[in-house]
Amino acid sequence: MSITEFERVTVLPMDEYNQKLVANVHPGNWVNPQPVDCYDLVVIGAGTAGLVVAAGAAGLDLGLKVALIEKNLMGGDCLNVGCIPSKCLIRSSRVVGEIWKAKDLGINISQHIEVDFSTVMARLRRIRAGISHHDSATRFQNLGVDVFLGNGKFASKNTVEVGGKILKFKKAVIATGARAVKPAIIGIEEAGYLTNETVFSLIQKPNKLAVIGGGPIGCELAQTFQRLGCEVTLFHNGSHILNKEDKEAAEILQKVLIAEGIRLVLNSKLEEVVTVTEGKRLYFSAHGHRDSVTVNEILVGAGRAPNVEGLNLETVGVEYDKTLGVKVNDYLQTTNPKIYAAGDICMNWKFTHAADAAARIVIKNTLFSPFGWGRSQLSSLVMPWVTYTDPEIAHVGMYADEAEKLGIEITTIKIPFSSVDRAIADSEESGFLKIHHRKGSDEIIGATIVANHAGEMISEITTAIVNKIGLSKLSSVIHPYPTQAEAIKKAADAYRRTLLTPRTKKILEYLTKLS
Ligand SMILES: Cc1cc2nc3c(=O)[nH]c(=O)nc-3n(C[C@H](O)[C@H](O)[C@H](O)COP(=O)(O)OP(=O)(O)OC[C@H]3O[C@@H](n4cnc5c(N)ncnc54)[C@H](O)[C@@H]3O)c2cc1C
Ligand SMILES: NC(=O)c1ccc[n+]([C@@H]2O[C@H](COP(=O)([O-])OP(=O)(O)OC[C@H]3O[C@@H](n4cnc5c(N)ncnc54)[C@H](O)[C@@H]3O)[C@@H](O)[C@H]2O)c1
Repeated sequence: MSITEFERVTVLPMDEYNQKLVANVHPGNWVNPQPVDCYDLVVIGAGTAGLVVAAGAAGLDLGLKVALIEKNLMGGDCLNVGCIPSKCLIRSSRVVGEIWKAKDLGINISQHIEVDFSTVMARLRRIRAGISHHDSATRFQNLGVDVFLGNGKFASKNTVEVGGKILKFKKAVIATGARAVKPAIIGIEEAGYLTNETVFSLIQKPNKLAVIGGGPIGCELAQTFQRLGCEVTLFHNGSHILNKEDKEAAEILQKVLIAEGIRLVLNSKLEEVVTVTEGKRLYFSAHGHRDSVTVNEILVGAGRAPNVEGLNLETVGVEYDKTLGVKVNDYLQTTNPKIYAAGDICMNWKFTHAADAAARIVIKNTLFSPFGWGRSQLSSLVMPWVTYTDPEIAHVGMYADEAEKLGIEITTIKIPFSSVDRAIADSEESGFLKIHHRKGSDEIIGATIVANHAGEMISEITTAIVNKIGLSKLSSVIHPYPTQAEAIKKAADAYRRTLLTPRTKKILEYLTKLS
């Protein structure tokens, strides 16, 4: 192996935890294997999508030859700079949120609470390193996958090049993911900013933090850092945060963020960033006024750009768009029928579980659907998602306006958590459950839950939608009392009550008389 075959990677700070992480997911002493004559599958990118394709194909023990190429850290965004580190920080910050509520619950915290920021960050690094063996190069090698560290790019219609080696393929999968969009703000490059790739490397708390973007990344991390003791200003260019979500749900969270002390600047236009002695000064306008704020750090969470560059996609006839990513059909096939794509590189659903589900479709369609028989379709998936703020916002299926656009008539049942005993006992009454069902039928079309553990509750509704279980059947499912998930039963019961027509009421009255 030549020393130039792949670049060594470091993850700051290179303490014992990050050393362990790197040793698992980008070992510096890795020796790329000698390629076999022809691979059944060559996968570029070892994030969730690539790992699931490779493990799924090789793990079938059918003797399939699979190559997996990763230029940076195996595990991709989710393990290294996404779900896992963010959820570790959220866990610590939830303790602060609980302490803030303690007085209302009759608990006096007499001492000033102190966030030990460096310990919070060390915990993140320890946990991330601790689970990184799942995605390690050695584990995948042991599964029978040829793991190549290095930058992969198409060399011809049926070959990929990595570190000077040529891998011939029958089918290839592009799973190169996405990265943070660079904001077009004068002076921001010179001033410097954090993204999800660097924020989890912080070892010192930025006392004042500006967060750009009120999407899932911005909201989750703005609340987290505010709770961890930073003074956060959140800039969002829309009229309310989480503008892809149910508006009422987003409004509840918005009120919480403001109540917790975040300075929320809506309809903001960031004009310039200037480095001053005190830090980074952001000049902005909002609602017709110009203003500025000076912070120690800026965190950008303003959307994702697909990693389409440098893959030689033109050479292999794979069409793409720099904003939307690689163009795929419903079978996740690109414009080159031998090349497929999965995950953030090609999908609107930018979630780990979506990348995982897409990878399973790719395995089926590339390896087990000769002549296109029995291919799986992306559009057949029922996709839930959760924004892990406090309260969480979980959603599955359609929003009311989406249903309206498609001409689907719906009825919405809303159960406020102020009517759910467990939520009242928990003093967690501000959220709601909304279920949209087809008008005149019990078929569930979509649902949104706003609750502290909404993410744990949404799967019941996803299961119902996937298995075509309507509200009538859900109302016969016994939910333990008292749980917040009882809200789902309440919604189902509310639907059942709408079936009580004057005629059925008369029949019931008659039955009572006879009983
Ligand atoms: C801060 C944050 C929090 C998130 N939280 C959640 C969450 O709670 N729940 C959730 O479901 N989703 C969450 N997500 C989204 C989730 O991380 C992504 O949807 C998921 O990681 C996408 O997986 P992927 O395999 O498509 O891409 P990635 O994980 O981006 O993996 C792509 C891989 O390809 C590699 N690569 C790129 N180009 C090349 C090349 N030319 N050669 C070789 N390798 C290459 C990259 O280095 C990378 O490792 C979060 C994202 C962020 C940023
Ligand atoms: N819990 C989760 O599952 C989770 C958590 C984090 C991220 N993610 C995934 O990552 C993706 C990316 O998240 P994201 O929050 O970066 O993207 P996003 O596109 O969802 O939200 C970014 C927001 O920033 C706003 N914005 C853009 N430029 C701005 C500017 N200059 N000033 C102010 N506001 C600006 C946009 O209007 C947009 O609403 C999400 O779509 C999601 O799929 C998921």
